Amino acid sequence: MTNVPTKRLNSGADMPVIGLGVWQVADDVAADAVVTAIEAGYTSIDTAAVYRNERGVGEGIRRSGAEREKLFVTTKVWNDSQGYDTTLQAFDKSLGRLGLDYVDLYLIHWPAASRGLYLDTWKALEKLKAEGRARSIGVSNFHIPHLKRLFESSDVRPALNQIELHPGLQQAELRAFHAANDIATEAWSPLQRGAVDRSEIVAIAAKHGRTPAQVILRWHVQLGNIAIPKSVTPSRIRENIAVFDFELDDADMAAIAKLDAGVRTGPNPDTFA
Ligand SMILES: NC(=O)C1=CN([C@@H]2O[C@H](COP(=O)(O)OP(=O)(O)OC[C@H]3O[C@@H](n4cnc5c(N)ncnc54)[C@H](OP(=O)(O)O)[C@@H]3O)[C@@H](O)[C@H]2O)C=CC1
Ligand SMILES: O=C1CO[C@H](CO)[C@@H](O)[C@@H]1O
Repeated sequence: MTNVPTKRLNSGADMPVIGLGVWQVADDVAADAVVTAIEAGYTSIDTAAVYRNERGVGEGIRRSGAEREKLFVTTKVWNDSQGYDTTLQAFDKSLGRLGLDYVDLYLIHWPAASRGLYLDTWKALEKLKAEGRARSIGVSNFHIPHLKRLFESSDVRPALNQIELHPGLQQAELRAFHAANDIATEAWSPLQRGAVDRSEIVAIAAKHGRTPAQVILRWHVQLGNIAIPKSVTPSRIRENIAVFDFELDDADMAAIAKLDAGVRTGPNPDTFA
């Protein structure tokens, strides 16, 4: 069983640097994947109201027999629930589906700036944090101007920003802004949705006797990112956290840096509503 190192968030919480993502996974499959992951050593699970599998995640947590305090559960408020009261209601529903009495991290899923509600939504997250029902609060898919507006309206900084980040979209400017403002960077689609077979990555993997996915996840870890690879395949779930017993050298890191193409696989946060 692998022990996953943690990163200290500005909330004081320690978050595992690798967790399990479960987007596009149905309830029953999510429950099995969560059990497999926890048995392998994962303690962090990333879901969202819009994934429609919070029930399955909760079921997997209970079936695993893991102590609640040892786990780190993240969920997110979806765009159509943004607003102060509606976010509080959405949070209660998420907790109910998960069957938990708190989450470790609650995120605003997208700024959805055209709705004009993310500052009100943040106020609701602040209340949930003050009540201890969301131990840490953060955002997802925020760009620098969205973060700056948040800073102007609130003293509570997001613990992290969960953004699309992989070798094809390395987000140097946003990562530097996070680092300067004590906000952790969390990578979604850390494996570029399974596109792990670039020849450059394959060559580095062969050099270390590892898989391409392990090389990419190790790259995230060495950059200081938190990553949430999704897999429903038990062998891959195990493979994706077995990345703490080898190291990429400077030449490997430089070769991966060259793969940055600035290309998104998902929507643009400036326009997605
Ligand atoms: N905040 C946001 O807006 C977003 C958040 N997310 C979060 O990030 C998580 C991860 O992102 P996601 O888009 O799912 O993509 P990932 O980059 O995690 O890639 C997942 C794909 O890679 C495959 N895969 C997993 N491990 C391996 C491996 N070791 N070798 C080869 N292939 C592998 C999976 O297949 P298989 O399952 O069949 O093994 C799946 O097809 C999501 O599940 C979700 O929790 C994702 C998108 C947006
Ligand atoms: O996390 C995510 C995955 O599912 C959503 C709906 O398709 C995405 O937009 C979102 O960012």
